[in-house]
Amino acid sequence: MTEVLSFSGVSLRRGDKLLLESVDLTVFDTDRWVILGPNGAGKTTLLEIAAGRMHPTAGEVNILGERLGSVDVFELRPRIGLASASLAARIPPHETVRDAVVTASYAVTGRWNENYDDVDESRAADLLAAFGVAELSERTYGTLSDGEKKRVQIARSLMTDPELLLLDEPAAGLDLGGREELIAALAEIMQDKFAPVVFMVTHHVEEIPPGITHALLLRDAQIVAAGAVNDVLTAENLTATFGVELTVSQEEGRFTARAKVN
Ligand SMILES: Nc1ncnc2c1ncn2[C@@H]1O[C@H](COP(=O)(O)OP(=O)(O)OP(=O)(O)O)[C@@H](O)[C@H]1O
Repeated sequence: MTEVLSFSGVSLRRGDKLLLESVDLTVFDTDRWVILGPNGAGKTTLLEIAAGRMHPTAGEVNILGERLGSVDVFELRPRIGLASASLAARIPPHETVRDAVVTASYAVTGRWNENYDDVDESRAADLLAAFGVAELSERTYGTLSDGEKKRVQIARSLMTDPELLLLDEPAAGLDLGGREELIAALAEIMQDKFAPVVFMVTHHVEEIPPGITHALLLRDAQIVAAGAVNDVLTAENLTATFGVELTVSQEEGRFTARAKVN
């Protein structure tokens, strides 16, 4: 097993507010993680640090064997696939879907004068096909539905064949059919032994794809529990994380949680 990501005593402060507090975490190359927690818990902050896009105010972060703070993040970024709302917001609405994906080769949003090889163009086409949106290649990104945009964002995040794949709420805004198709696509990625290490944020246990091996629960900037998914996703831990008494069940690798009825 090789260490892919490690956080040691990581805190991030903005003014008086602690966005993350003393987070310790080690992720190995065989792991697929899900991060759950209520609104404002610090999930996106954790992901942005893992992407090398935010720096902690205390502690040490190692990403793909490089120490954050002493590595050139522009060299690191192509090794990391990221799909998040903040990155999606930077894709120009007039950009074609094909260009929205292929520009990930240079870790840019908005095609300018870069030269892309045929191999880049064909990888972008293959990824769009894999996520069922090949027929949208020539459409402008701004004209897509939320679900179509999500698929394009995930195709983009895989463009550089990353070693680490970070997904922030990939199923948010999708209808039930779209959510289930996305979960199936993610489950397929995770079962591939050449797949990148996945680190995904979600609000709902129902959105956890089969194949996730580890879970991290975050509340008020701190870890409530982290470790093997079946040990962490218990009614007790989820209740402590969300502040509502919950029951949890699991069937065929999928989780369901709901409020406990007394
Ligand atoms: N620059 C900032 N200054 C002060 N507070 C901030 C700043 N940026 C984020 N926060 C706060 O830090 C907390 C953690 O934010 P973060 O986006 O990481 O949470 P999250 O768990 O992803 O939430 P959500 O589920 O709502 O997306 C939130 O309360 C947010 O308002």
